[in-house]
Amino acid sequence: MNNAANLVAVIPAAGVGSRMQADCPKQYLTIDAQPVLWHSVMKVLAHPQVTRAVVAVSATDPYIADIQWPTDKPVDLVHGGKERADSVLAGIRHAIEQCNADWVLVHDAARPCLRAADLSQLIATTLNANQGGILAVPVRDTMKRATGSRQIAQTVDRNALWHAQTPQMFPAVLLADALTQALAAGATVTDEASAIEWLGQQPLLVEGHADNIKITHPEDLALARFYLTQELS
Ligand SMILES: Nc1ccn([C@@H]2O[C@H](COP(=O)(O)OP(=O)(O)OP(=O)(O)O)[C@@H](O)[C@H]2O)c(=O)n1
Ligand SMILES: C[C@](O)(CO)[C@H](O)COP(=O)(O)O
Repeated sequence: MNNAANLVAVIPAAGVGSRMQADCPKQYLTIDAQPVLWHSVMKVLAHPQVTRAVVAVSATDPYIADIQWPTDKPVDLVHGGKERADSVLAGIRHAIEQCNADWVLVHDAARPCLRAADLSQLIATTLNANQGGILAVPVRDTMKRATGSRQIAQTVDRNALWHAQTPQMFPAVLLADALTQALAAGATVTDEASAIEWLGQQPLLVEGHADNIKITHPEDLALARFYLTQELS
């Protein structure tokens, strides 16, 4: 049991949100008069075992300074990088070197609908197992692999397929080393677990809920607003 672990949240928030087609990066679009980023940060800081947050923002971000954080927990800022993985690694290095983090909980700024119960389940499961893991949901649709001309090449067995979400939680130094090595090797790293898998390890899957959406396309904002009004626990 690692309940004394120093667990630090790392929030990648340095993206431009190109798929959202909005007039500002999607993490700064507002829900209930607060930025999407604000909701995501406050959701993870609400857990008593999360000691602080490290938010990775663009070096030219003109918005972050205006955000007020209604918490006694520190919210540190670092500069993100070209890709999401670069931003995450910058945050983890700060969490280790400046915050003495033992574990890091990486959560997309674009996922404001995280349920408190799912966050608690992820933290408890990974600390009890002393093994990293991710929130995920099983695939519910029939899955198709496409040809280059958008025709169906084949149906893919969905029985073992899951949608990876965030938070993704790992020992801090392990994840920093995995990301550093995987990126240096030119591996494709679209989430933290894929860097750990690159090392040959098999992170835990902790079942969450499909409403923990990543705001990505224009239609996602209205859905996120709806979910947040439901006050899902
Ligand atoms: N260089 C980057 C790219 C993305 N992110 C963050 O990673 C999360 C998930 O990435 P994604 O949904 O792809 O965000 P964007 O890259 O901004 O979106 P797009 O691909 O549509 O531009 C977001 O909170 C985003 O701000 C980041 O911190 N640094
Ligand atoms: C980390 C993630 O949210 C897990 O599904 C996803 O990989 C992020 O992908 P993106 O293209 O950077 O949004």
